Amino acid sequence: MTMNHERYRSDELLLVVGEAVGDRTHLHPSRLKQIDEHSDAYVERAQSELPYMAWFVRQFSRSSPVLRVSSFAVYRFPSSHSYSCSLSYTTMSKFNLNWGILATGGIAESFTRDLYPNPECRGVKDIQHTVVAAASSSSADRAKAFLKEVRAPESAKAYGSYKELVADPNVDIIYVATPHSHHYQNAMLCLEAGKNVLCEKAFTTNAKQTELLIKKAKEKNVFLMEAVWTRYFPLSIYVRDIIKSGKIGPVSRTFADLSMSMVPENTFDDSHRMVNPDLAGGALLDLGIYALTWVFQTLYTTQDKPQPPSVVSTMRKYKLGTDEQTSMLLTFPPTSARGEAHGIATTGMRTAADPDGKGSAGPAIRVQGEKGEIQVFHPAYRPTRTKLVLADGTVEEKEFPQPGPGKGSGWKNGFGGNFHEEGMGHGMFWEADECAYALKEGRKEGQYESLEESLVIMKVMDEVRRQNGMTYPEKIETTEYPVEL
Ligand SMILES: NC(=O)C1=CN([C@@H]2O[C@H](COP(=O)(O)OP(=O)(O)OC[C@H]3O[C@@H](n4cnc5c(N)ncnc54)[C@H](OP(=O)(O)O)[C@@H]3O)[C@@H](O)[C@H]2O)C=CC1
Ligand SMILES: O=C1OC[C@@H](O)[C@H](O)[C@H]1O
Repeated sequence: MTMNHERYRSDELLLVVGEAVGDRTHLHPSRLKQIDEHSDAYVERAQSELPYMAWFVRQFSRSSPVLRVSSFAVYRFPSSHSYSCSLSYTTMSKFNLNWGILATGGIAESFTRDLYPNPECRGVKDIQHTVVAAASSSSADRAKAFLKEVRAPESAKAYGSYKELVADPNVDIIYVATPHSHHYQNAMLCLEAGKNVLCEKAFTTNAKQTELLIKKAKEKNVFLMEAVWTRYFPLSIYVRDIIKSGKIGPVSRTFADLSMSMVPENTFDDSHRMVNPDLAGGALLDLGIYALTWVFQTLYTTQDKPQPPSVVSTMRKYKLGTDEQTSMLLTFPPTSARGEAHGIATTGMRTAADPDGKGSAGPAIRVQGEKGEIQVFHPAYRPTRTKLVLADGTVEEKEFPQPGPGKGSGWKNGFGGNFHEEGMGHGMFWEADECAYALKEGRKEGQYESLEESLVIMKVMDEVRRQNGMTYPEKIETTEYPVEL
């Protein structure tokens, strides 16, 4: 906390006071009172209006959040046509989270770029992110080039091994952005070193590995979260709130699809992480997890006492034995808020949820209740549009553009070389903010997807693979640690 004393004297102040008025007329200069008949100064003391004063101070000083205003006075000097303001207030210093980035691939770049804009551009005033280090498994030079590319501070350290990164005492939390096959070994390395961890989806190759990561995080008393970024979007919060409000009635079915027509043999060589069994490739773990995310966050997360679902599934395999298309039917037991519910989660690399890229094929996600439905449009991992359709005729469309520093900022982000328009965020900062808030508040897991829920989803994916005979090599499914991959 910081104690501030400020004194302003200018014509500008009048403007600010005028702007600050709105419905808060107590601040209007016309209500300034003369404090001393013999003096030329008029004053409004406003200790009794402290919340408004705090608001005013924020507008005027653009400081970090104001905890308390202890005194505030506006003086008017008619003879000199000037105003002055004196105030004392206490601000909360921003909570800073020091990030270490483990791996330098596509998503590591998108995520780290998203740490760059000031969180205030998305209305987040009390936390900030700093990139203090990155590590590449190949070389320190690669890590250095990466840090430059993502506009990390000059002081950020570049390491040529993950072991060096986890030993850096400056790093508060590590973002693990390697292929699925490596998550267990890499996240365990971080946890063993006592680091907090945000680990990319899918958490691990199987539920047993996830279970052991959770156990280790508890043992070390550190934070652990699966980086299912979509969960932390304002859009997802809105959809979950619609469900909880009862607006669409008790929900009994969710359809969710994340399919992207990539024609794998034309797009990926056999070593690519999307198809390669050695890197735990396939549609299910990479894309299907988003379809499952929508099924779960609408039928499971929203319930007071959710029960794990049962699942039946079918899978079409790619020539390398990984899945290129998977369809899952989940049955969720009744809860206090609704009866049995069904989730239909589909994923694939040869069909598209949004073939023309304009949404003409309709929503990718439909959450259906007795009174109507809430729809979410493709892509399931980064949706920006919803539509509420009720039986009473209500149709409400909403847009959720990802905020950022805006046009003219010279900053861009995106994924896989596809950049959004200048100044628009990718949206990975929401999960980063969640990590900061969790650590600030002493929480050890994310609030919109508990570790227990991540584990249930991993168990569903295990079962789907079991039903369809899809296995990965033992060296990446093992729970042994450490294993050199
Ligand atoms: N949230 C999202 O929107 C997205 C999430 N993801 C997830 O992020 C993870 C990584 O995906 P993505 O960034 O696309 O993958 P990339 O292949 O682009 O990057 C993976 C990085 O991991 C490191 N790595 C370490 N060992 C290996 C290895 N044996 N083979 C390949 N790479 C290795 C490399 O960095 P280095 O050697 O420099 O350390 C490499 O650049 C996956 O879990 C994926 O599901 C992916 C895309 C989008
Ligand atoms: O998480 C993801 O979202 C975007 C996809 O293109 C990518 O393959 C996947 O990993």
